[in-house]
Amino acid sequence: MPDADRATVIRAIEAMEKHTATVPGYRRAHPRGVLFHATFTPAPDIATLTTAAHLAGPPVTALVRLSTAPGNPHAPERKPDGRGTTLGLGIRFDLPAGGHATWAAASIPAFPARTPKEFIQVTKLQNPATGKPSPLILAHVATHRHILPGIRAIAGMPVQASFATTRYNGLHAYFLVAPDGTRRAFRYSWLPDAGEATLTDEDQRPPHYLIDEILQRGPASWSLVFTLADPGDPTDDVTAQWPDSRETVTAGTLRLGSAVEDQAALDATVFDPTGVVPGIELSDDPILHFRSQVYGESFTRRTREERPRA
Ligand code: HEM
Repeated sequence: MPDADRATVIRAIEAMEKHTATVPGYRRAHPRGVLFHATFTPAPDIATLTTAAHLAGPPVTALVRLSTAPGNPHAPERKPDGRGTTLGLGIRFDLPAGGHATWAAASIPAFPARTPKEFIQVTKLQNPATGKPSPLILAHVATHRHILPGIRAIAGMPVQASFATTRYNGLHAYFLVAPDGTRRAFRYSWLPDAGEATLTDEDQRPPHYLIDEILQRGPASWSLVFTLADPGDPTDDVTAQWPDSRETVTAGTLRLGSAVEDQAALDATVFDPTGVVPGIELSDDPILHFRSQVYGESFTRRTREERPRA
């Protein structure tokens, strides 16, 4: 999969900066977040599907960053229209022999762009003042029907009760590589062991409650679930959902530990969704590869900038 050219990466970052109310010194998406120590315990049988060192052996430690997606880190967690915001779970697994594997998943079931060009188009249709798409999105969707599930998911996002009762989806296809070399396409999700829970209009919360809630909550855990593709299921299109009937396997359990003491350390970490290791391979999804490039540019910019004084 060839990388997108640098001009396209810059156009995407600049569209995010201009249209999603980003703030210097912060991530260009998911800028508000909290970092935890965590442990991932693989399910015993998963070693038959993949040789990945963090999935196929004993438990490993990890860092988990829970985040809210709006470009402005000060945006309220319940939007003015009463809807919720997209939440994220970034993870950096510690590999037994040293080094890391990274992934980042979000609370949406579908993404609203199939290519970098479509991502830039959709981003430019956002109104930074309201955080909502402009009415022109309707015309755009009419000619790009495949992005409708992603647009609907983001616009209709329920208000989550807690990071710990939210499901996060990796969305892209990857391949599991088994000990005998067999490859099988899959997508992953983090399913909350506490079940999913959302708030109603009557449930009052301050503008920012999610980080305080998870810090005070005590144990939180998710099951890592792989959805296995059938032959012919698209693996290069993040907007295309696979039928609900596809086989699923539980790959393990992620348990949050204590919050990381020096939260500033999280600024040095990039949860690159292409950070896989042997035993997992990347698909040809152009958005997956583009994310890696854009995250790198976001990192370069945010670590050079001063944050405005509060
Ligand atoms: C073209 C598509 C996308 C672009 C351009 C994009 C862009 C970005 C950028 C610039 C960041 C900040 C990176 C940093 O400064 O470290 C970010 C963070 C994040 N994105 Fe995306 N993103 C895209 C698609 C997605 C998708 C499909 C998902 C979910 C499957 C996702 C989930 C996340 C999460 C969870 C974070 C926060 C990671 C962390 O905690 O550091 N993004 N995104």
